[in-house]
Parts: sequence; C-alpha cells; structure tokens
Amino acid sequence: MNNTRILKVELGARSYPIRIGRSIAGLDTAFPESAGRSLRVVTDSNVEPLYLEALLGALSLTRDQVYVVPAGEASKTWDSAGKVLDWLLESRLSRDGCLIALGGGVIGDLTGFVASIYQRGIDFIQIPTTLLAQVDSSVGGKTGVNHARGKNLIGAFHQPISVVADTDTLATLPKRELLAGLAEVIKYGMLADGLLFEWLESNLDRILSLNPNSLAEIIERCCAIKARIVGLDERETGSGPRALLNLGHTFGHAIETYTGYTEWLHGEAVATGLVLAADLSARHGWITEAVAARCTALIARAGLPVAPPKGMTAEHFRDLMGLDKKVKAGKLRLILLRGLGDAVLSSDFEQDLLDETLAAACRTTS
Ligand SMILES: NC(=O)c1ccc[n+]([C@@H]2O[C@H](COP(=O)([O-])OP(=O)(O)OC[C@H]3O[C@@H](n4cnc5c(N)ncnc54)[C@H](O)[C@@H]3O)[C@@H](O)[C@H]2O)c1
Ligand SMILES: O=C(O)C(=O)C[C@@H](O)[C@H](O)[C@H](O)COP(=O)(O)O
Ligand SMILES: [Zn+2]
Repeated sequence: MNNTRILKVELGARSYPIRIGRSIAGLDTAFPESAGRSLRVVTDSNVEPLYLEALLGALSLTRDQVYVVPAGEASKTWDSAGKVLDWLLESRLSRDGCLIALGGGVIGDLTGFVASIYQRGIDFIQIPTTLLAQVDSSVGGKTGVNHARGKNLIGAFHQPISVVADTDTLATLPKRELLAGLAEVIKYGMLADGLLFEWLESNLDRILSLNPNSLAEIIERCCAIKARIVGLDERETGSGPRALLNLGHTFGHAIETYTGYTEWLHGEAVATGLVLAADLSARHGWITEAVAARCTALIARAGLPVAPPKGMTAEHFRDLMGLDKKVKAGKLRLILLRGLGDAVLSSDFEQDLLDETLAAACRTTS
C-alpha cells in the first residue's frame, strides 16, 4: 500500500495495527499477520465484483475460500451467522485458521461475530471498504448481529488481529453511504474532539468531493480517538470511556429497529440521534442552544436526516430505548454533551426533558 499510516490499538497481547493507505493491489504487503495462515474471506454481493479479485490475487487465494452474503443490513442476522458457520465447517477450517472481513460494517460485525464463536474463537482481519467501517466499525472488536427487538443485541467482544483500510475503495462508495459514514465522524468531533468538529465545519466540501488527503486525515483522526478509548476500556465497563462512543446511538438504534433495519442506514439513524442528544443536553443547560444548533447545522449540511421517521412517536422511542444495552438497574443511561468535544454517560438526566426532546422531534415529522 502507498503512503501507509500505521496506528496501534494497545491491548497487551491482543494489540493490533490499523494500516491506512491507498492501492488495494498492494494488499499482500499490508498485513503480514495473514502470512502462512489458512484464510477464508467473507464479503458481500456489492463488494465482491469490486475488490475480491484484487484481494484473492494479492493473497493467492481461490474462490472456494470465499463466502458472499447479500449486501445490506438485512444480512446482519443470527441466520446469516449460522450460514457462514455451516460453510466454515464444510470447508473444514481448523482453529488456527483466520477469517478476513472484506466490506462495510455489516460484514465486519458479522464476520467478527462468527470468528468469536467458531470453534470457541479464531482470528480475523478487518479490511473495511466503507467510510463508516474505516473510521469506526473495523476498530475495537464490537461484533454481533441484530434482533427484531433491537440492534446489536446478540454479539461478543472479539478484537481483529489487524485492520487494513484502503482509502481508494471509497471512490466506488455510493454518496448516501459516504454521508452515513460522515455521521460517525461528526460523532467523534462532538464527543471527543472539538477541533475535529470545527475542522469539519470548515472542510466539509473537501470530504464530500472525496479529497484523498482530507479523507486520510479524518480516518486517521477518528481511528486515533477510537484506538485510545478502546485501549482504556475495551469492554465498555460502567465507569470507563467507551460508552461515550455511543453518543446518539440510543436514539439511533431505536430508529433502526422501528424501521426494520432496511429503510434507514445506521449512520443516518445515528445522525438524528446526535441531534436529539444535543437537544436534550441543551434543555438541561449543559450546552448552549447555539452549540446544539451548530451540531444540527453541520449534520444537515452533510445531507443527513435531523428528525425521526414519519409515524415514529415518543412512545415508540421510550419502548425501544428500554432494551438499550446501557440500561442499568432498570434505568436508561444516555450519552449527553457538556460541551463540544466533551461527552458524559448520564443517568441523572430529567425524564421530563427527555419527554420534551422526543415530543418536539416527533412533532416535526408526524
Ligand atoms: N462494530 C462497531 O464498532 C460498529 C461501529 C459502527 C457501526 N457498526 C455497524 O456497521 C454497520 C453499518 O456499516 P456500513 O455503513 O459500512 O454498512 P454496510 O456494510 O451495509 O455497507 C454499506 C453498503 O455499501 C456497500 N459497499 C461497501 N463497500 C463498498 C465500496 N467500497 N464501494 C461500493 N459499495 C460498497 C455495501 O455492499 C453496502 O451495500 C451497522 O450494522 C452498524 O451497526 C458497527
Ligand atoms: O465501538 C463502540 O463502542 C461504539 O459504540 C461504536 C458505535 O458507532 C457502533 O455503532 C457500535 O456497534 C454500537 O454498539 P452497541 O454496543 O451500542 O450495540
Ligand atoms: Zn455507530
């Protein structure tokens, strides 16, 4: 790969590199971690025609070492995981084998989950091909599948042994998917890095026009934030900082579940969730209304939704958010803002103010 930048997720014996660079043709040199391993690739039906041949060529693999799932969130299910597991057993992969996830966050989460339970756990490598996966999902070892009752409710923490992000792959990404990835980038600015947020306000157009240097810049900055947080709190303990990466997600996951995982992309739902989190923070007086307005404005400028789907009510939100994994002792906990770049995990928000936020948001779309 050309111009490779290397970051590291520091987790003792489970530490691993994140390589960010260009040119998929050089992928063989990009992850020495795969050398000498028995490999299997999992990808999806959109990524297969675009990047599979290059990867197979680089690693001297054959088609029978590849499993292709239908593209999209509908494949992030228990049923799909079962099918991949069946295939791995049929292809007689042993415990020293290694999976490669070639694709977006759906493929990364699904493949990582399969790797976490196949023969009680085998290695896997992430080759993220969406902006969302390059800035977020490929790093940190959250793997899993969705359930009709809620997002990511079945899963495991299982770290990859390597992440290889080739920014050239973003050239083929549909615009809507690029924008969905941008939602997680804006999230990082809001929760941990006010300067990144300001940089996005000034440089949004460069990102939208796929300027390679700007893309590499945001991918590196986001991965650095995530690597630091994951290194401090790998398994999202109650007291550690990892939960902060969930800013906007309690609302966002409710939207994804309400819409059946097919209408709204994850990043779109998170975008609206970020707006709601900022609104609720402002109602508490923890950030000014002007800061909340800046968050909403940047998200809207990025072409992302700022209000829930039509028909979704405050009652729908309250019901779905009750199954959020951050619920503790029956009490909902939310990530809220104390400033731009300063997020907190809070259980002491006012229920009345949450009701106001939900009522106002749902009124705009009903
Ligand atoms: N594990 C984590 O920490 C974490 C973090 C954020 C999101 N996620 C999960 O990630 C998922 C969303 O990921 P996503 O947005 O990457 O979705 P995705 O994997 O569905 O990819 C989006 C679409 O782009 C296509 N695609 C992928 N790469 C392409 C390329 N280079 N060119 C053209 N098309 C391409 C895919 O086929 C798909 O249709 C959600 O399930 C979300 O919950 C997980
Ligand atoms: O890595 C994390 O931690 C995150 O919360 C990143 C999120 O962007 C991501 O969507 C994650 O899958 C959400 O996890 P969940 O635990 O809320 O299901
Ligand atoms: Zn997310």
